Amino acid sequence: MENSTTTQKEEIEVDEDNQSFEELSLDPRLLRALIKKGIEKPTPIQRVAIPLILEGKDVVARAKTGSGKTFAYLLPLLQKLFSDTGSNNRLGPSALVLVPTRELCHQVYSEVNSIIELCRAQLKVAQLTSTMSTIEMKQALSGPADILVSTPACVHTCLKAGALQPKAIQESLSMLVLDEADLLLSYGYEDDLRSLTAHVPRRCQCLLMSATSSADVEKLKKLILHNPYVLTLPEVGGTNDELIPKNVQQFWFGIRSAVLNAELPQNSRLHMLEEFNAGLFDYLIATDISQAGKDQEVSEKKSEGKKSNKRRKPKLDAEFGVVRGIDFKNVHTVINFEMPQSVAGYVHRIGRTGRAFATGASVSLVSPDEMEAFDELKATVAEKASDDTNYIAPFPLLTKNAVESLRYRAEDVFRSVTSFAVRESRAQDLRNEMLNSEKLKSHFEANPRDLDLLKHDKVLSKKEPPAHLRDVPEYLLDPTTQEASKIVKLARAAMGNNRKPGQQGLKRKSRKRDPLKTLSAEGPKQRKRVKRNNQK
Ligand SMILES: Nc1ncnc2c1ncn2[C@@H]1O[C@H](COP(=O)(O)OP(=O)(O)OP(=O)(O)O)[C@@H](O)[C@H]1O
Repeated sequence: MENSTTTQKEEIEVDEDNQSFEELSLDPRLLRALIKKGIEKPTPIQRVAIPLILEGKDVVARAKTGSGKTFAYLLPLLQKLFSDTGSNNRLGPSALVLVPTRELCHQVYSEVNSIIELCRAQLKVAQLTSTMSTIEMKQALSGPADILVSTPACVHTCLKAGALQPKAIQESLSMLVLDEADLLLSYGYEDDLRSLTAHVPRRCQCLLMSATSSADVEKLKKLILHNPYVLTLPEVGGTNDELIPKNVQQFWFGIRSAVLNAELPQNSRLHMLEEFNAGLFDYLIATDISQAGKDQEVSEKKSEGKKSNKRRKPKLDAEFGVVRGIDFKNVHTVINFEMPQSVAGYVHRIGRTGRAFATGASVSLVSPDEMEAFDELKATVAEKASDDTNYIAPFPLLTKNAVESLRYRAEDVFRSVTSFAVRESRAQDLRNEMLNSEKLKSHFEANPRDLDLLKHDKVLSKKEPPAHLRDVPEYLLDPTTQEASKIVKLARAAMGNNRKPGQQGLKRKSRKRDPLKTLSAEGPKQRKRVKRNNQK
């Protein structure tokens, strides 16, 4: 394989596909750590970037997602710190890695920590997160830390609060990394970055890692780097212009699903439920702990001490907010992704299935730290049982194979559900809600400017679910799961729900609504029609 890499200064050819980490002159401690991590040979971006960074050059590395950019800067960064350590009485960190989100901050921090431990190196790494108090930030920085991983906003907060002195940065900082640089500006960190760069000394080596090139990356490059080497790498198996490498097979298959969010207005939630009951989608993903429930829990916990010798009031169940009084129709299975916080919550949740004479099932995913509460729940349920039936049984279909084949997809999905994505999604839902609200209609008629402002408000980046995650292709399912899914379909047919996908709600389907993207509370006329559909 031959990769050509363009740089601002010269053209570099990477033509040795089987070059080893040893040939990149990495420290033996790092080589041993990589072996322990099962990492055998460098990726193309690592082959080019590591020697340049070791030479002390400023580097802009653009390579696609998953191409190994983190080790491309982390390995040479650590190697340089191995030789620097103890050489002066630093006041601040030697290296600063800036990332756009808290999740990434934690990921990079853990990666650095794990290599340091494997190398048994005397280096201290610290992370700053927005949830820390000034005292905690000072503690994290004390020592001082050799490597600091943070978002630009947290560094700015530290500078403002005096937890980090500009002088300490000027005197100590020898490496600055902007990871996921293509996102840093779009996440609104420009001012934070500017306030930091004013203190970054000219001798500091700066690295900018990015998955795409954009005007933002160019802007950052000009703001921070000095005459850098610009590396632009094609993905393995693809050309520079291809978005997706050839070694990725892509599938899509629509799963009709909707998200029921406890923080949405009541009428939106009810509308969702009507659509679910009318058979517009097969899966409903719901939260049921309302903020009110959480607040109540916190206030109860706070006052627990005072009440210790009184009989505690029965705990108001946090799950009631969404499920009480709401009739879900034709629910075959309730999956407890997280365990409810009380027996009553459990009973109410799984009571969404098996309505009237219908049969149903519930599957609870119990993590080790929920096990104690789960045992109590099992005991309570068994106590109330009228016969010896084992009410909560181990789930026979959850074989190791079935789980393993889905693990990577699940992790992929989990990574994309960042708190930022959730926040944006909620804001988008609420905006749509206002735009479609019957109650606000007259207000908007009287105040067209308000409507105009709302319509032209910042377009939020509510992303489509990635195509490759839309469905589980058959080849990923083990035979037991495939068999089980056939049985579920047969059972549904036997229970009278033999609706074929797309058969029900054809009229509404033509509206091309994607419940994950829009959430409109519609007028009474529309609602009635849904109800009639439902009664058929
Ligand atoms: N040389 C290598 N050999 C095998 N696996 C590697 C190698 N380098 C990195 N990895 C692994 O590849 C995965 C992706 O690496 P990394 O997160 O650094 O990619 P990235 O280019 O930063 O992607 P993104 O732009 O999405 O952040 C990680 O799990 C990492 O441990």
